[in-house]
Amino acid sequence: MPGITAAAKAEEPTSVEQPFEVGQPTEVQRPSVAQEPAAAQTATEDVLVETPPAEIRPAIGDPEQAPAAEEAPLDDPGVDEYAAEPPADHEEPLLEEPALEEPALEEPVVEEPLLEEPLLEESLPDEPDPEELATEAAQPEAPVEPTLDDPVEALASDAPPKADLFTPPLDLQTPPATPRPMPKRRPVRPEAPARDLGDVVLSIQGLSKRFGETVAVEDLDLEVREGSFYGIVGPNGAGKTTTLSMITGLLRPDAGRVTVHGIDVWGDPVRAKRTIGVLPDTLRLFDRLTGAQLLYYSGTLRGLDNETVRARSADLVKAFGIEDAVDRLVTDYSAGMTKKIALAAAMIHSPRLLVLDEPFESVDPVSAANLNEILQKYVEAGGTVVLSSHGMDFIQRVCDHVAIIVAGRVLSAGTMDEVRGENTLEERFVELAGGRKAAEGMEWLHSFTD
Ligand SMILES: Nc1ncnc2c1ncn2[C@@H]1O[C@H](COP(=O)(O)OP(=O)(O)OP(=O)(O)O)[C@@H](O)[C@H]1O
Repeated sequence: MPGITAAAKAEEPTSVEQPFEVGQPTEVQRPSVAQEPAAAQTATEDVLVETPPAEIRPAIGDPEQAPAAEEAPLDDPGVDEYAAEPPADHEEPLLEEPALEEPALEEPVVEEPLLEEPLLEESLPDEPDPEELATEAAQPEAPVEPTLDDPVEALASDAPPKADLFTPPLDLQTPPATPRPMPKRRPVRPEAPARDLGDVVLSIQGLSKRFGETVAVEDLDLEVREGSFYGIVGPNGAGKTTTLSMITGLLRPDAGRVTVHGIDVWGDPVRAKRTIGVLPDTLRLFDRLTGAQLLYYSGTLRGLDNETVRARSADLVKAFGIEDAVDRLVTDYSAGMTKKIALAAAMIHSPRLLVLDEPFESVDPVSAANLNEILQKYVEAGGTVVLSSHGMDFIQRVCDHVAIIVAGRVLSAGTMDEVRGENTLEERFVELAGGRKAAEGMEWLHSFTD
């Protein structure tokens, strides 16, 4: 994924010019694309703006307490500071979506390894315990949960334990009464259960994108069906982010066609984007808003009414465990918290398709388990998830479909079993991607010159 660029930084809003006033119809000044330096503008395409609602209020928190956005020191550097010229082959993502799809600030790239969710992994026994099976057989079956049409409603109303919905899995909290030896860690776990999939939700045909001499994506085809939990994996620079950006209308392809729910993303981008929730690779958010304000802004821009936004915001904030942070400015959030609020904002309008670029990066293991549970329930309720990740073990565990992209092309795609065959996904990935190198010629690293 591209790192921070000078041109992208220039997109950062210099201020929230019209601070929120509780109860007063208020206008939020969108960061002006016109503030970009000329060099960046050459690579930025048409800007489509959905008219934001006139009245923007904070979604959560005590209205008596003035939103922090208006009191915070506006210490953003000026635009000129970022006006350095980008490389000639550099292209900025399109700024066509409100809020999330037109974010303002690139988050520093965090080089943390992806979370493998070791807790969940370890919680599965290696072999069935005969005693345990006998006990389980004697117990009544758990009631079948109803399937809800609206994925976010499903998250919000998954009774009985609404309060428990995002509680970490039992084995994370409650140790078994009788200590048993730790199960052996297995490299392979059973994949997510096969589901009956619906119609094609996302269709990609002949998608191509070059940046100067660099071919990022080349003649890429992919089909994703409703109810899939679809993982996209590939080595660094394989074209995952470029592909996801083109799917979601953030980056215009050089060639090819993308349809979401039958709507041409580049023919009718506004309508197509309404059905998509996006977590972009670099979290450029309106970070001079508090978390609550950001959610409110995202929800109202998507046409939700006040009451719905507030109710969903409360559910999402609780689900992601950011209650304590919700009245603070997003710019003060940690990387993981920023990812959570961005995910929440991507989900608030209950889209039928979630496209998430490395959603688990920077997220702690318990939060990752919670997020996984949220996504699994969303998919069970009929939503579709397409996500990229470098965590092979994680992808193998949670996704029912996977595509391996190398050098801008799909080398293998299908159900998890079809793609990995007799191997683990990681083995199959290494086989297709290659690139393993013996650590030769690095002896100087062991010389410890100090
Ligand atoms: N805005 C840009 N300008 C110029 N080149 C770009 C730009 N974005 C991506 N590229 C190039 O396109 C290729 C694909 O990049 P992309 O970010 O899609 O890879 P990726 O699979 O997401 O990588 P990673 O796993 O490291 O995040 C890379 O060679 C990258 O350098």
